[in-house]
Amino acid sequence: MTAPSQNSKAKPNFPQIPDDIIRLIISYLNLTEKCKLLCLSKTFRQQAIVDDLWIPHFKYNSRGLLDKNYYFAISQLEQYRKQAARRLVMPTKKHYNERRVGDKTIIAVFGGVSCGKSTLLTKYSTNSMELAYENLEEYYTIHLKMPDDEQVPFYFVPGGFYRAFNRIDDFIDQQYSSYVECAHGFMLTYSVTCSKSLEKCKELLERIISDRKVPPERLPIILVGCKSDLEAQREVTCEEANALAKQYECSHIETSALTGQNIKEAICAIAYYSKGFYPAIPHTWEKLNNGEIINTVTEKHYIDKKRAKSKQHVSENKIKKCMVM
Ligand SMILES: Nc1nc2c(ncn2[C@@H]2O[C@H](COP(=O)(O)OP(=O)(O)OP(=O)(O)O)[C@@H](O)[C@H]2O)c(=O)[nH]1
Repeated sequence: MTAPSQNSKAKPNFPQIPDDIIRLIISYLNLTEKCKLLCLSKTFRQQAIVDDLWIPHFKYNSRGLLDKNYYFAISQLEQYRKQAARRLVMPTKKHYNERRVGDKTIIAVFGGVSCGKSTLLTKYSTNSMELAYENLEEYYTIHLKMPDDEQVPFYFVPGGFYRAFNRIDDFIDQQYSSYVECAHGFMLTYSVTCSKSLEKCKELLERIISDRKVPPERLPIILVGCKSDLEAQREVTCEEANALAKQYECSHIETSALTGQNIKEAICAIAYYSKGFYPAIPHTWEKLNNGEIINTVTEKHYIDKKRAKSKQHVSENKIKKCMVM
């Protein structure tokens, strides 16, 4: 075996450890340690989805139900996941001022239960709808090229209204208040098949705007309708969501992780907005009401807000009303 070089101060590269060795290491851990490890990295999570590693801990009771260890593990996982997520965004004064963690920018992805947050991010990251380990992602790191050619890493942090959190106050106060304080931009998701999920977005919009104490047009927020392929089950029309977006002066876009429709556009739109880039060609609400829709958004369609101002490309008023469809 070759000795590590002087330069090998880099972090250990887990993917280089053979899978069976990782599984062997995991098999020696007790239940709590396994849960903790799973929350550390996606590599461990992928390796840990093997029944043999867990069966020794769980037994069926006389009524055929899984014993309390199972529920213990579930609650542990949830707890560690939240802790990991909190560590990620817990703001220091500097972070708070810059709305950044390290050199990565946080986009909070909020929405009702099962409205499609994780699938949207997974689809963008892997071009697949399969979640690697369902509901265990703390964040998705996405590197994007900005319209000015700068490469920017973004943290997309999905946060749902978990079953235990019925009220928006519980959700914000107990779980994700640091995201609201810290996030550079917000992606508020709803499912077109669930009108309640749009109501949740409205609650969130009000809460975020009041907590951040800035006018809505200065907060990068995009309202994202998920599952647009499920036309037969549609409960929310595009016009309804447009109206809500217009009321709060944010953008709105409908997406489908199944067909891939507008996934890239939604990700890019909020990433660009959060860095101060707006669509170069203003598409006002009025134009959209006349049925004019942009289908593609590439970095070429965006320009720096300052440049837009100086070249009088877009009036401030129009920027406020810009919308991507
Ligand atoms: N047909 C269709 N199904 C989708 C789409 N997006 C998500 N789904 C399905 O909707 C279900 C919920 O998706 P998730 O991505 O887990 O939703 P979530 O909002 O992250 O869920 P929680 O984190 O549990 O709140 C899954 O079964 C997905 O396969 C979509 O665009 N089209």
